[in-house]
Amino acid sequence: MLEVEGLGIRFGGNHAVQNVTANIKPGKITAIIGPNGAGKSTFFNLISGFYQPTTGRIRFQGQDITRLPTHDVVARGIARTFQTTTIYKELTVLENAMIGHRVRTRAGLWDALLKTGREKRDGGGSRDGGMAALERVGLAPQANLLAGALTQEGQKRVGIAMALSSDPKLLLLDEPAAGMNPEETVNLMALIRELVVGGLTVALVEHKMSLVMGLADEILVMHHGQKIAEGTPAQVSRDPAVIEAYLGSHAHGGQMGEAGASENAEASHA
Ligand SMILES: Nc1ncnc2c1ncn2[C@@H]1O[C@H](COP(=O)(O)OP(=O)(O)OP(=O)(O)O)[C@@H](O)[C@H]1O
Repeated sequence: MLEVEGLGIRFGGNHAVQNVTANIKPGKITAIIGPNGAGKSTFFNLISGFYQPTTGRIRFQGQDITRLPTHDVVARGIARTFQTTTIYKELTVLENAMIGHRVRTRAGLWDALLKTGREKRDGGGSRDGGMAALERVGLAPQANLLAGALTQEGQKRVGIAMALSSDPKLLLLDEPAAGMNPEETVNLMALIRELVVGGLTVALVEHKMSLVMGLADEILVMHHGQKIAEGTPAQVSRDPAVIEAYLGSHAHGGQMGEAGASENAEASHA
């Protein structure tokens, strides 16, 4: 579904992402893991058009999207959430979801300001699209509450609904379980699985190994900006280069080698 080839970006002398070649397969959950500073978020920023790569190419469903601006990437079917919750707490849950939908509609900022006919037509569409997204994340009953009044888990779901309301084919989740307790993490995993069963492809960056090992079909491991391994959870957790990267980076290294022991372990932020 998504192919990156020789992808790289440099900030001054720092190769944040370097020569990464990888595939994200349709209908699967791909986790991108690696120690702090490995380049995972930068990789997401490249795929989603937030950063322009210094080298390499990105193809989505066979089409080159390497230099497309973010709104064009979203329009092609890639949406993302962010590491920190970026919802509008003073707006309702539905209004938040509608913001995501607008990216797909033709009514831009000027139309919205001038209240043109197209804006009036698209307004209804945004509402329907927003509600459909809320249904998918189980928040339809809370549509008219202020987003800030929801629990941490609820606010995460709002963030996911915002991304879903642009009706993406590929959803990128940046540390979806950050700040969540174990019960909320399990709920989130169930939601992600449901979305994939419904036809979505998911790629996520996550430090919580319980989530990664329990959810991912494929794992891509980054270290110092480079891809050092890829495969199933069982394959990467046995990979010597991966174990070495984690051992070298964490006081409590070794979780990668012990799938059972990793249940509630955080592979990072140790
Ligand atoms: N906009 C930027 N300008 C300069 N350097 C950056 C920028 N974004 C990221 N970097 C650098 O790129 C490297 C990779 O950072 P990145 O945030 O992608 O890592 P990460 O794997 O997501 O880390 P973490 O797990 O801590 O979130 C780091 O050295 C970081 O300082």
